[in-house]
Amino acid sequence: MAKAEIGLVGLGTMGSALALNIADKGHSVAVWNRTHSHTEAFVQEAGPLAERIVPAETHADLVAALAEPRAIILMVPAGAPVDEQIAALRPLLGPDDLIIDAGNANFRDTSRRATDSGGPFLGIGVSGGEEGARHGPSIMGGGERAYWDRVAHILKDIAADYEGTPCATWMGEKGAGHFVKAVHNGIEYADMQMIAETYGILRDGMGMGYDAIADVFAKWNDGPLASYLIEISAKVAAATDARTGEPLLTVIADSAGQKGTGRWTAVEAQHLGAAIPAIEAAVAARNLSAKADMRATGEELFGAGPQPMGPNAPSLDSLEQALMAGKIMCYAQGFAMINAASDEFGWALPLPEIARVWRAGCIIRSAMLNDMADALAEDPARNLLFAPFFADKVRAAAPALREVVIAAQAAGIAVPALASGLAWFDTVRTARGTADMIQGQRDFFGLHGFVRRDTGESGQHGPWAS
Ligand SMILES: NC(=O)C1=CN([C@@H]2O[C@H](COP(=O)(O)OP(=O)(O)OC[C@H]3O[C@@H](n4cnc5c(N)ncnc54)[C@H](OP(=O)(O)O)[C@@H]3O)[C@@H](O)[C@H]2O)C=CC1
Ligand SMILES: O=C(CO)[C@H](O)[C@H](O)COP(=O)(O)O
Repeated sequence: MAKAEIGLVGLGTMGSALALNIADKGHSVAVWNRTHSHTEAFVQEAGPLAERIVPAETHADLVAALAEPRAIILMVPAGAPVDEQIAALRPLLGPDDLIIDAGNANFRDTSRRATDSGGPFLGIGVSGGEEGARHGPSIMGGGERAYWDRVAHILKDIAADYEGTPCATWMGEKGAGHFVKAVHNGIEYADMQMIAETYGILRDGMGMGYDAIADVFAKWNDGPLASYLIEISAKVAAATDARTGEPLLTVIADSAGQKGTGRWTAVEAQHLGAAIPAIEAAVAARNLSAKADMRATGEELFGAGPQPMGPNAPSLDSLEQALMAGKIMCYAQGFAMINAASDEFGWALPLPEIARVWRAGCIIRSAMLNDMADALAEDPARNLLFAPFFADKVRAAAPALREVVIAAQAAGIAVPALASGLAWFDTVRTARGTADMIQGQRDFFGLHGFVRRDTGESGQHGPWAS
């Protein structure tokens, strides 16, 4: 066999699906995995695609199997495994050979590796889970443009297709691709949390059964909420546990896992001074969900939170509208954070292109993204909420969001992401806020000074200053 066009390290869920996708699109790929028996099993199960897959037992075998200049994709867990693979491969590679970290990495690590990993390096965010990786993910590239151009033909071949446009875009230098992927995941967290909160209202507040809840989500997926996450939520609610015959959701422990991308986004938002409260609420909700013992003790001490909503239950239409408003807010906060990072890091991140690259293949793909791309193309710096199309939508849906949040809170049903979305909305439409009190307090205890509203003078003090 001729030398392979590209290499891939890490044949787990994502790496094996990506390798099959690459081979399926007619490209030859050499693969290496830490546990070699997994490589052997992978090739055996690849069927006819195996003719374009070269298994490698050692790093040296992998490098020898590749055409020069080489390009090797890493699909291993973030952090030390990525550095270890770079350290193992670099001495075997030539100065032009490219390493591409396609896992979820902290963009600060990617920026560091772009300069100190000993050779050409790209960090690309890949979204779409196993199915996306196998048949067409959304790809957010970062690093030197020339390195991206070297592999873009393969990445565009394997990416999702949105009406003839491949969902694979170069975002900018260094960690730009992984930054955009992290914010994508932050939006994913917030959207998932809002859907879970709505499920809680349907289940605990309105006493609906799982099949009925599945039908509600399935119906919503035919309307403005149409999105991958609503679609799969209907399927999750409808699923049956093979062992007990009960609805699957009754046997899944209510403690959410997380691998770190949502947390990275929340931490980075603090560095940037970007307000992403719905995403932060979703990260906090996952943290609290994992504290099952604490929640059980709390229920014993204070009584169960959720109560039936009775006649105060919102209509299904109100819930749909509330979720739609919330979803717009998740994206609006995420795009605003991307915009802030673009300025801070000098990236010129292409906001309309980011909305376009998310239209297919990725976990947050949604019918709304096309309109978001249009709104961001009109004015990338304007918050999405203020784009006329979305302002009209939120103006119409905000009363439903308020009704739902009030009804949920009255019934003791925690809706932290929906409530934070509403609070964010109320905050950004309040020209005269309450931070005058904070400035007064800061000046009182620390002589920090304040700005006078009437004259614009800064460095002013209250009567406590002598
Ligand atoms: N699952 C998903 O939906 C998505 C995951 N990602 C990202 O893709 C990357 C891979 O995730 P995923 O495929 O789900 O993970 P898996 O756990 O399914 O697979 C992990 C892979 O990495 C290898 N690996 C683990 N630790 C090391 C190490 N220290 N050194 C070398 N190889 C190692 C494993 O090899 P071995 O067989 O020997 O254990 C395996 O091939 C992660 O960065 C993840 O965040 C990105 C988008 C979506
Ligand atoms: O990147 C992804 C989806 O876009 C991965 O599935 C990621 O693992 C999701 O994050 P978490 O594990 O924290 O829920």
